[in-house]
Amino acid sequence: MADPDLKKKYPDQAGPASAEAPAEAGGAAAEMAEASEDEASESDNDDDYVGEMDEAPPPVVNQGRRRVSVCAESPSESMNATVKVIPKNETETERILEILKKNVLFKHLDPEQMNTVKDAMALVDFKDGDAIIKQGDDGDNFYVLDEGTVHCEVKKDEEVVFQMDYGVGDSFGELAIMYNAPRAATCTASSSPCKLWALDRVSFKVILMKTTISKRNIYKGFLQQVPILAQLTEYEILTIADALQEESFTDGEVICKQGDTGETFYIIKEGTAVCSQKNAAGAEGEVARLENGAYFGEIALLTSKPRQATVSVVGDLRCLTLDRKTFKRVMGPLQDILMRSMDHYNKFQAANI
Ligand SMILES: Nc1ncnc2c1ncn2[C@@H]1O[C@@H]2COP(=O)(O)O[C@H]2[C@H]1O
Ligand SMILES: Nc1ncnc2c1ncn2[C@@H]1O[C@@H]2COP(=O)(O)O[C@H]2[C@H]1O
Repeated sequence: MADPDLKKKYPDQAGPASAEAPAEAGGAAAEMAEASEDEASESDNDDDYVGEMDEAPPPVVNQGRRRVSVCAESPSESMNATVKVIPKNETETERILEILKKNVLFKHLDPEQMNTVKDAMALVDFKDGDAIIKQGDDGDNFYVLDEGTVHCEVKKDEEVVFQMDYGVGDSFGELAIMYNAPRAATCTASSSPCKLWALDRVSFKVILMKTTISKRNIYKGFLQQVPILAQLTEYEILTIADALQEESFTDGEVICKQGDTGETFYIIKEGTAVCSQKNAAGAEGEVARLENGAYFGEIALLTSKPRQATVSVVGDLRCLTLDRKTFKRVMGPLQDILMRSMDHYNKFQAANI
């Protein structure tokens, strides 16, 4: 729980981040302080946690002690602020809405919120090599990529410790705004043209910050315990948290059926799932029993094969799910491990009949 005295000094978050927090390769986001994470991850839904949003863990940055941004607003100032309205023509409106509907941070907004974001966004144009964000700067805008590509790099002691590329529909620049911290990475246009929709910090805070921070805090602790995700950086874990959906199933329910096409990847949050397979002779038998932290549904998403097993529920089951497109994007770094693990699945053999 946050120290109230520290909250007075740092009104927008729980307290100053510890400069001594361990740094992992993977960037400044990987250095986030752990404060309030456990209680947050125990919360079951966003609403439970929204009241504690301003106690979210702030990041520690590479350049030294975290500082409050010169243009920081308190949460109450942000909530009272008026969101910008930048006029747009029909083509621009259609284009923004199309992109927002596919972006994990925006796609769950209701139509009114979606329109508010659309109104507040401004089109910015860059050329190959232009700096969009510089590590260490204050955060002004959050960006969604409309056309082209962007390269992102985190440096520590002059060395690149993390890099990735963004494509159309991806977004970046949320960390400095959410935590009033310096920019954690440098983002550079890597194509000409490179067109982005920029959402200013106040609009981002008013519309998106609460839900984004609470979702990240709810799922981060759990995801860090999931064995298959162990080697991801903290920032990669957070981007998975952004994209997750939660689904509940009841005893006996069939989640996916052998032979069907599959569009969803599942991580078990709580409960038990049983995988069974039919052999060539049509006999069916159990091949795996999966518990908390286990995953299933990856084969149909990684290969062009249909579901290789039927997965059904024993008791009540809660799963965290990713759709095909998001799975490919956020689980990309784990593709090789997932593929190799597929080779070790048991087969329901003819001898079992
Ligand atoms: N490993 C990473 N660590 C920190 N930021 C990252 C990382 N990878 C991508 N980013 C993005 O790069 C952005 C740089 O500006 P922000 O710190 O505001 O928000 C950051 C994230 O959106
Ligand atoms: N022995 C097994 N053979 C195939 N799939 C299995 C097995 N055990 C568990 N599974 C999971 O069951 C899932 C069914 O859907 P997929 O084929 O997409 O991915 C499969 C695996 O994640």
